[in-house]
Amino acid sequence: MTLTPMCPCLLTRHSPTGRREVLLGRKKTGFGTGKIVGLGGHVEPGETPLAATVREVAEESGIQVEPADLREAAALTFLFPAKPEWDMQVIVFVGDRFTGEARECDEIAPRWCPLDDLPVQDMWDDNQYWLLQVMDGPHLTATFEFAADGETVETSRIELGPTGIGDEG
Ligand SMILES: COc1nc(N)nc2c1ncn2[C@H]1C[C@H](O)[C@@H](COP(=O)(O)OP(=O)(O)OP(=O)(O)O)O1
Repeated sequence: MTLTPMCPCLLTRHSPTGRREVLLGRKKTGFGTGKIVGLGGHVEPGETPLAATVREVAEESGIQVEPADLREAAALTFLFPAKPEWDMQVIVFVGDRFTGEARECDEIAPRWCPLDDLPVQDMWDDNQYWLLQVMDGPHLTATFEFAADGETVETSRIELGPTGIGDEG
């Protein structure tokens, strides 16, 4: 099994009204076009997931973040039995210290989304199982297997995380 290494990043801030927001973005090209995803992308050969995250956030949004200001929040495996070439190993980083204002690029249109009103209809199905949990919770390790449609999570296994070992969904 070959897993493509990916590194989504979830930066958070508080809006002027005190609402907590996470920086996501609408994919404009390529895999998952139209979906709202975390900023990030492929980990290049020889690159650490942390270095890849810092690079991708800067490339996609112009935001600068220091490696020391990011925390690894989750290690997720996404499996697509009907499309194994989509299988990926995803290391999620979170942080709330950064500089700069998010700006759009060719690949993605960043947007701040309230954590209590996420655009779930436009996000990958797996997000409902882990995104909010990892914002402040302990590190999560999980595997999600997608149905033949390549869209719907068929099984989710939280292997290590706040709810303990072997939590099947
Ligand atoms: C398959 O399910 C996914 N779920 C979630 N939650 N997030 C995903 C999924 N697939 C991709 N992502 C994230 C990972 C990245 O942060 C973005 C973009 O991923 P993509 O595969 O489109 O990567 P590229 O933008 O093509 O990568 P490069 O910038 O390196 O070209 O979505």
